[in-house]
Amino acid sequence: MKTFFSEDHRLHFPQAELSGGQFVTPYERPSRVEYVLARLKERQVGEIVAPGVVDLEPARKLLDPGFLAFLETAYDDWKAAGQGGEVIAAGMPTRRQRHDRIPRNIDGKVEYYCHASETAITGGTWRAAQASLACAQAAQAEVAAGARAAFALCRPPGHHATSDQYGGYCFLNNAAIVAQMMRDGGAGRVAVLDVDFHHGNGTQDIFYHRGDVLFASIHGDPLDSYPYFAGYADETGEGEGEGANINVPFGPGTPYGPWAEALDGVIGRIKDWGAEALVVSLGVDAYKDDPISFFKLDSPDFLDMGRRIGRMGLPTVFCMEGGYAIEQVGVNTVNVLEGFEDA
Ligand SMILES: NCCCNCCCCCC(O)(O)C(F)(F)F
Ligand SMILES: [Zn+2]
Repeated sequence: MKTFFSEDHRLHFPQAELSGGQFVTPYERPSRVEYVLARLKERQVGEIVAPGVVDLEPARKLLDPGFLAFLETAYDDWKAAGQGGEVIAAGMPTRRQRHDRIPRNIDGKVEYYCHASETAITGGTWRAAQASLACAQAAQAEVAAGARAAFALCRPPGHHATSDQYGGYCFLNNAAIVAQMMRDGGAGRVAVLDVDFHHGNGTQDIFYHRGDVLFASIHGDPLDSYPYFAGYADETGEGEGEGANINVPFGPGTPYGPWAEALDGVIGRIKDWGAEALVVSLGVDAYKDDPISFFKLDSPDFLDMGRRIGRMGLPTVFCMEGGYAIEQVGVNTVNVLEGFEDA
């Protein structure tokens, strides 16, 4: 299986993340992908290839163009306004304030386009986000050209980014854009399977009213975990999308047994629905020692997870999402890929 990876991920490494009322070294840090790269090479999973130039056209079609324009100039506008540090939203609109007017002031614009203040924009974030998307697009092209699967070692991740908001370490929703490109490439029905510990609220939001892309996620119960305000089982889609959104939340301490049972259930639903292609939002923060998550999967479980996904027999693009037990991120991520190839 080929991996698509760009060194430009290094351009995104904020000085700090707001966590627990303190500024800490961001959990979503460059060393994460270094461990994945090392493990890919150690296990000889396949070629590791730099992507081509990003194609923003599919992003402009799927996402809000104003949001993309914001991301492109946010840092420069922020600094031009005399702001001392990196771009961080100090607040967001209240429940009943109007969202139909976008502030002219960059501080206000940031509050409009951000949904989580732990995520900073730096001078290199826009380039890194584009490079991350380019990896996902290259993986999609590889599968469109006939490969059974491809791995996009995306950094920054994407599944919390909606069509017009960033947050949760995400800026461009790589998995969602790949799903759309699979649709544009002729796949009639595409499924996005999100195995990251955190609910992919962004991907859900983008496809919630659509019946041609199914979103399925197994994740920490939003009552107890980020993103807190999406991911409940009763969110099943709306309109054309009714029935094409599947959420399976679990509480703290959930081990692989029930998690795997949920995966089998979701896989059955995806097959009955008639998916012709698959995008996997591959986060490995369901791992027992992840510092910001609360499931109890162990490293061998990720091999089994990969096998079950591989048995679906669908052309598959894996997009890297989260995973913060840094020393194990490589083993756990590559275990999924190796399990998939074993199937
Ligand atoms: N004190 C720590 C609070 C952390 N709150 C934000 C969690 C973001 C999770 C991001 C992710 O792992 O879902 C992604 F895949 F997008 F990277
Ligand atoms: Zn996560």
